[in-house]
Amino acid sequence: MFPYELAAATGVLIVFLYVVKNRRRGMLPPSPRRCRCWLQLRYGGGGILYLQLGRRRTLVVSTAAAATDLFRNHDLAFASRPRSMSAEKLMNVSFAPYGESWRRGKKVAVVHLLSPRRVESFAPVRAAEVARSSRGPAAARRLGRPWRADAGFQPEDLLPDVPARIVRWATGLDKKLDDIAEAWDKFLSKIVASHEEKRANGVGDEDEEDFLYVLLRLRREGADGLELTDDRIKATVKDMIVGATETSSQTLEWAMAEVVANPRVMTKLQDEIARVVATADQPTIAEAVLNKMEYLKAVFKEVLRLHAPAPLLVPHESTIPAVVQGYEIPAKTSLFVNVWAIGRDPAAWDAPEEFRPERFVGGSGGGPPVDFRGTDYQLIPFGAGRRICPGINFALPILEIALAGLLRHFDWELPAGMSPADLDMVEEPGLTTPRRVPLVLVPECRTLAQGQPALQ
Ligand code: HEM
Repeated sequence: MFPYELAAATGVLIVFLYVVKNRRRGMLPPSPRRCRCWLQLRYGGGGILYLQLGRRRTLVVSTAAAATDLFRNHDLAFASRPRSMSAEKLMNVSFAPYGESWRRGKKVAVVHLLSPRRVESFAPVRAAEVARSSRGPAAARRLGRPWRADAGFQPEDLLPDVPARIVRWATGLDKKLDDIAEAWDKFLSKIVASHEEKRANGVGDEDEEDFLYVLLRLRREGADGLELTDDRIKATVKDMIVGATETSSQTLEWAMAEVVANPRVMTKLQDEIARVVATADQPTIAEAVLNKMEYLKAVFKEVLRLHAPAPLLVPHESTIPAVVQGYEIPAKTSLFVNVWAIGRDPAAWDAPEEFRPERFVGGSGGGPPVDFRGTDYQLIPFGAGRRICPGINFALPILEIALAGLLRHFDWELPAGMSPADLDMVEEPGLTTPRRVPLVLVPECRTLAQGQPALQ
């Protein structure tokens, strides 16, 4: 070939590769040039953005319309989780990739541990805990701040395997994770052993079983192919503890903050509680009456709209290519669903920045009110689709009975000299949303209807 022919062929090849590369790039969603805060990554083309985070292709969905397309049409494609060493060492169902092992683990959680019947059987435990916490004004004075578990990527997860291993080793992260895993293992092994011993002595009948008794019984009965090894049982219990604690405590803390920031809401809630809990001599509220507290339920929807504890859900990952909002998303793309932004999407909500539980009372246009169980995609603090949180029925009665108990027995005020306008309502930046400034409130004991003090 003559040199000029070679040059021409090379030129054509370069132009061809350039066009192909840019055509492919053009099919991906837009990417921001700079990104200061994840939660503010809101509205790209069609409500989706594309980021290259180290080796990870990452999609961020941040409008209700894009979330609807995603969960209605591509739930299966995005039902897996990206690999994360820390998650692998510490978790079971929550961070497992999509597949048989995850399916079995989730079945145990949904069918055996968190079914409505099982949750109902824990009612006496909830009542005792609420009574105990209401009696401790000291504890009520300062709503505590739980430990944090970042449910996302660690920086080294964004690196290829070998450098990631070196970083984990050099920063001591590997050792730290191993130490945490070992501490969990010791703690859980002890509890498993003591449960097995008590069971051997005939303690724990089926109606009073806690999670661990249920799992040990399923193992004895050889429940359908669940393969409940010791490790699996411990990992499942760990999943329940980690899934339930920080999410619930953060939601309760934000609920108290919003109620105190909006005294009108506190009065309305206290009126509802007084109306529904007619017998003032009952120290605790019976769970059966919670269903009559429509405003209380609306308050939690509004709290979770504005302060979902996992504002980007838990990262998902695609296993096959998918076309979302007209963009081609390759397999092995990580997905963050920005529920923080979706809860504030002006196309889905009137006055989205206002705390207004009334928006959930009755349905607009006569339809049922928007719910958060994974079918109304403008409100998905528990996620949606295959990966939806299995703990909704477990979390709600705890939250509702705790808030109702705290407001029934106390009026809550800000420390002297502070007004609601001074309350800092900003989240700490990160992948969970604790308050940037911990909440400090002053409880004032209330007098119930028949004149006796709420708590002796
Ligand atoms: C206010 C309370 C709670 C909130 C807001 C919440 C939220 C979430 C979210 C956002 C996810 C990830 C969904 C996704 O990936 O798309 C999740 C998953 C999960 N949650 Fe919850 N959660 C709460 C309480 C609980 C409780 C009480 C339990 C158990 C007792 C629990 C157990 C789990 C488990 C096991 C998963 C993993 C599901 C899977 O990967 O398939 N959660 N939760």
